[in-house]
Amino acid sequence: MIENVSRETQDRLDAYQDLLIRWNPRINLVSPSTIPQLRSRHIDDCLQICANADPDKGIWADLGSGGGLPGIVLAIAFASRPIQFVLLESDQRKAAFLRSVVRQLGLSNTRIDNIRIEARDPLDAAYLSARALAPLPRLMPYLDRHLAKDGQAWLMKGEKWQAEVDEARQHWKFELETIASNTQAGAAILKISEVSDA
Ligand SMILES: C[S@@+](CC[C@H](N)C(=O)[O-])C[C@H]1O[C@@H](n2cnc3c(N)ncnc32)[C@H](O)[C@@H]1O
Repeated sequence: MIENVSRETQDRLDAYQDLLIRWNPRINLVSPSTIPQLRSRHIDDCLQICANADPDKGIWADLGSGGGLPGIVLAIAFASRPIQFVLLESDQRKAAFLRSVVRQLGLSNTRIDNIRIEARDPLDAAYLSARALAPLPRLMPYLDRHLAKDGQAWLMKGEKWQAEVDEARQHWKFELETIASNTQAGAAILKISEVSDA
């Protein structure tokens, strides 16, 4: 977790949480059964990336952002850094929610692109993230398309991550570091770089 978050960061995380709760019955941004544990299950889960990543400049692309996890959480946590967040989300209603969050929280570092990941011009992103989007073998072409040559991807994976890595390695070469999740037993954050065809 990031420690000693500023008052502004804490206020924005609280405001984001309130907006998720308000919009969720209409759009199903997160599973309704997880709403009582929104902070620990979703927001603290995403904040784990902040304890490990140290972004300095460039674009941070969040793929399949849905309700903004982890894209909005990272944009709040790294608001004082010169990073531009680009959140790709194909669902119109979710993109409308994300735009409303950006506006209401005053996140001038964040842009919402309502487009499919495959259709977006390559972003050449220095950093990339995805959570609950697809198994790693299906994410690899997205990394190939949008991650800069020297970029880092931060992928939040469930307990089957090792099998996904083994399968992805049949077609792709990449450097991998794993960080065990503090919020979900067996889950991990995969830090992937130097992606190329196997
Ligand atoms: C299961 S949700 C996960 C959302 C969020 N990352 C989270 O952890 O709660 C996957 C999201 O990705 C979006 N999505 C799926 N395929 C996509 C694609 N090819 N391009 C853009 N968005 C996509 C869906 O609309 C959905 O909002």
